[in-house]
Amino acid sequence: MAGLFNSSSLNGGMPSADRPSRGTGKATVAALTAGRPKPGLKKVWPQIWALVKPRMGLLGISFALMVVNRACGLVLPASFKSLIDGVMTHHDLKLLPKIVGFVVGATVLQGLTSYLLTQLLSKAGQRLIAELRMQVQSHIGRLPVSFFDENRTGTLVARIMTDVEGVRNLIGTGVIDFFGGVLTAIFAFCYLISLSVKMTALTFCILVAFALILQRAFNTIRPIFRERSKINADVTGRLTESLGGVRVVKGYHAEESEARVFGAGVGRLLDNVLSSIRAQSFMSLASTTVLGVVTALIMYLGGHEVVAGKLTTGGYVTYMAFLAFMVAPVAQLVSIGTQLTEAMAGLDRTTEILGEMEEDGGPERRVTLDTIKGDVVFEDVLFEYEAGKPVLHGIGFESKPGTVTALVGSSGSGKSTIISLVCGFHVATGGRILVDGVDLGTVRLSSYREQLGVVLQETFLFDGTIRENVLFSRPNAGEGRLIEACRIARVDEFAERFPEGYDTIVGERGVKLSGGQRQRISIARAILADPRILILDEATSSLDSESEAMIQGGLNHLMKGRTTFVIAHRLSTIRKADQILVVEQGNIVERGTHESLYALGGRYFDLYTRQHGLETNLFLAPGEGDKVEAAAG
Ligand SMILES: Nc1ncnc2c1ncn2[C@@H]1O[C@H](COP(=O)(O)OP(=O)(O)OP(=O)(O)O)[C@@H](O)[C@H]1O
Repeated sequence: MAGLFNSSSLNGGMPSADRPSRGTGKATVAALTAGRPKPGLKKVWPQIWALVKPRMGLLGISFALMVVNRACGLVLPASFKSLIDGVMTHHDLKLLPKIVGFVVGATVLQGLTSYLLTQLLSKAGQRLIAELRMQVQSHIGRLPVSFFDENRTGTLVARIMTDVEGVRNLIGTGVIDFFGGVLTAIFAFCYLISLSVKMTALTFCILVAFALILQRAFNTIRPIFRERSKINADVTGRLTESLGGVRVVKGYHAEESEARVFGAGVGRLLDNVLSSIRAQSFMSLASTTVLGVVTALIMYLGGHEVVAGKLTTGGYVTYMAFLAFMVAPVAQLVSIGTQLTEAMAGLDRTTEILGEMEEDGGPERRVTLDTIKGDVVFEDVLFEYEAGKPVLHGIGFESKPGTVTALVGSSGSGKSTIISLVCGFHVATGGRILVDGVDLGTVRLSSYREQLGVVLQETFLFDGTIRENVLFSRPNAGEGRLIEACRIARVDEFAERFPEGYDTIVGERGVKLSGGQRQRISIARAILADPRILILDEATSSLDSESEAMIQGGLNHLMKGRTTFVIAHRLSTIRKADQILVVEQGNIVERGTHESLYALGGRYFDLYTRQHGLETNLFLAPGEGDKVEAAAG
């Protein structure tokens, strides 16, 4: 079933390293992010505003706290003048307690406001990250299968977990620090002007020149940051796949080539980081130099002014202290600017994903299905994954409620694609698919999928208990129904032998189950779901006859009374099927029951006789038979 469940939607995000990646003409996240115009403030402003608006109160309070905080921070340097000129030069000791009182009061207030700011903003920033992560994850979960066909699991994980992190700087301390820095610089500038117009004007000119250099440096560094997140997602994506597909990697002894691919990715990441470090260290060199030059100049000019009696010693010391307050924020803008750049780039990608249309998002999907009977009709259905490359050419059939439709045919003939259309994973390019007479293209898929059950040959188990894995399809089902489903699917036989029973942990962290046992869990899951339409992908691998018999029993019970579509490999299933559709190159070339098709002596007869001598119970399409032949030989 190459094309049907190669998405993360039903296999729970399982990476599949051996899966061929095929284009569907849909946008990938990489394509979404690559080559797009850089996310300027104007572009992401609506998203920023959407985040900021509900938090205006919080930001207002934080802003007020920040003003108090910065003003308090200036009390200490401002006190130098009175301390030196008043107390030390004119020996006015009455001033001293006042000065000390002010300084202590201001420092305590500064500490308190700093504490409150961090508490308020850092927590709000983290809450925002959590909210956004949940929003992006649930949105991605509702995107169509074609999106998952085109986007690697690891890349999407990076989108959900990493990209949203940057926004902390928008709501968190980043923005407030930015305004705080600007405000302090303004405070300091006004005070410095009052002390010496000449020296301040000179400093100001140097700082403006420095700001222009910084701006250029930012222009260099911004694309590096954007690129980094893309490389990161690529490397994580490939790593997730190669770890998930470790059996394939080892099976083909591809450890070294995987290591090379990873090494190349890490190398790109390193190059990127090194270039940003180069730019950052240049900026830090530039800011230190500017600070040094300005200080030296002021020292020189200030010294002359003091000697000429135009400036007191206290005024001079205060000037030097305030100077740092004016220069430091400009240098600080370097790191804040970087943070904000990252935040905007992340927000831009997050917004892009949130802008992808959900499966049920289209206005045409307005019909909510009640419980269906399960009558499925294909009317001249055409389908193409990529424009201009048709895969199905006018498929027509009806599956009546409660019947079994078996699809057989060569590999790549289109069986999985037909099933994928039954599931509503893709939309027919032409013709109609009717469920109980309603065009599936108009149905809200959530109401339809509730009535759909799937049992795949590769059973996916979550890392959790047997109970949780069975209840996955109906989390609220009672214990009685759970036990009943497990009994029918013969899960009880092995589950009850574990000391923890149904609470035994299976999956990566827990007990490793056999293929047959996993399939029995998946059958129990489907029995519990009680679907009206059942999709079955029969295992081609031969299970031992005991497991085979157990699984067959469960499947027979499961199929009873449901419209079943099966990509059939077992003769027992095919013989029982109400109709067999023989699919070749996107067309139904024969249809009927086993007896009628066998008697016809056509394609079905060929497929049947070709493998009859090879296996007694497996009905294999050409290509698959070779495997058995080789193994048998
Ligand atoms: N996501 C996809 N994007 C592009 N082409 C696809 C996609 N999935 C399947 N195809 C193509 O559509 C055709 C039918 O594939 P499909 O998976 O339906 O065949 P199948 O009969 O189920 O094969 P198999 O028995 O090997 O699983 C093939 O040519 C395949 O390459």
